[in-house]
Amino acid sequence: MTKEKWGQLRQRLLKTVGQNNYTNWIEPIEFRAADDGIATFDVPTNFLGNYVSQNFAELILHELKTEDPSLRRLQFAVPTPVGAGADMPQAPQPVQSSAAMRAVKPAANTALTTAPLDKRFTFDTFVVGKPNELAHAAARRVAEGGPVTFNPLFLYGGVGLGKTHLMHAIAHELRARRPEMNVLYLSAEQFMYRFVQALRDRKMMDFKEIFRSVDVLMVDDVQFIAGKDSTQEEFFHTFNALVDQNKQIIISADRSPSEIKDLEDRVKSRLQCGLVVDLHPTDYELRLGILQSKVEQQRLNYPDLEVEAGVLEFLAHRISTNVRVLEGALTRLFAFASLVGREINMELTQDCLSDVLRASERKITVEEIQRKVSDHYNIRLSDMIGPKRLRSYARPRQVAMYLCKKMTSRSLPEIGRRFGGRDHTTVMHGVKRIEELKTQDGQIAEDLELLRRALEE
Ligand SMILES: Nc1ncnc2c1ncn2[C@@H]1O[C@H](COP(=O)(O)OP(=O)(O)OP(=O)(O)O)[C@@H](O)[C@H]1O
Repeated sequence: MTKEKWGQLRQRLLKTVGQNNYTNWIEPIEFRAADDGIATFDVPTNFLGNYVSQNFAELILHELKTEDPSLRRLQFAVPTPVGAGADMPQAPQPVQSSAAMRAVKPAANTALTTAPLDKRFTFDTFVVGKPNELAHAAARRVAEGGPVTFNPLFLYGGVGLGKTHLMHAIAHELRARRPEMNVLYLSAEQFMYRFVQALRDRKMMDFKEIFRSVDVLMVDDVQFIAGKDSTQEEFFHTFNALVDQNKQIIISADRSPSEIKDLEDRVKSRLQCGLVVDLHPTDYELRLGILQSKVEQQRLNYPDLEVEAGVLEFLAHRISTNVRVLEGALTRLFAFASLVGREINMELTQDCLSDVLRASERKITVEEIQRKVSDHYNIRLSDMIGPKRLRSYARPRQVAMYLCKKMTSRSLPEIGRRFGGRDHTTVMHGVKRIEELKTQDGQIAEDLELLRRALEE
């Protein structure tokens, strides 16, 4: 094994683990040497080393074995400064110059290291449209680092809609504007991991002190701690201590606080007491704007490639699932076009992206329908799914059941289960009722049409 070989192998890992994991965890580690069946990697912090070892070691070993089958195990070590210890097998490797690495503070301060930030995720590269304008404005406001006005800022939305991008953008901006501020960004999973590590190492006092000493705490994907009682408890205390000191907290999740199951009520209510903003699913215009901006970025790598008129519009129309898929499709298109030496036109797009286009054929989910219908009738999702029989909840519920039956391939019992465990006969009755009303009640017919169009967008 050589460093060059590792450089090639990790490109293969990029495909397996995805860009985010790659940037956060694989890129910062550096192959040092292989000896006696053990491959050693330099890592910037113990935390990162432990994380990679627990989550990616098998995958990495698998790739390394294709090059050197005698390898049996991996080890991760934080390099000591030159001359600092006789037991290190080699002098330390120079620290990589990627932005992800620069984001990591020195190993001595392990406990306070922030998770690596993606240098591409800035406000400049974030395209704003109607679905995300409020979230963007709120993120901008907290990124100014001025007096805390809403605490916490809670950003939520479906997969790949830009939550992490906005969180990183806030952290980048705060670093630039207020370098004296102690900004800690990490995922809820990392919070739990550090908490468990502190318990194991009997360093709870250090843990508490560190988390209480930050100026801005940013926790991504907080839904992860649902159902994890001790982590929630600790998170709750950390949260309260920071709010009491008037320190800014920014949280993201894939759903609103009230919709996160197995989250204690006191945590839920704490999370709701600041500003809760929703990143809505993208609309056509936003997708087109994002594609145009990403094409500009691709041009840096492929200055000679042109995109024929109509291709971006086609992609924005056809790939409406999430921005990550859209971005991946574009990257692939550019790489493919440059490899085969063709221009990016409709024909090449169809050839190169046939699988993505097939997979993106609009699959509407029960959750999407429930969310759209509850928004439309201005009721809470939990009331629509819950047991209340009031007409103001029951009618939207029936509308949603009807749409689920017509627009998804779910069976009646499955739909019943998603509506608070109702029986399939209840769903059948609801669907029938709406079918009748559709012909008698103009308002219902109009609502159905509006909702159908919004869902198909
Ligand atoms: N408005 C936008 N402008 C530019 N890029 C965007 C926008 N929204 C999302 N993206 C891009 O889409 C990709 C996915 O975004 P991100 O990782 O922030 O999603 P997420 O909401 O955190 O998703 P997940 O729930 O999977 O963690 C990123 O590469 C991000 O840069």
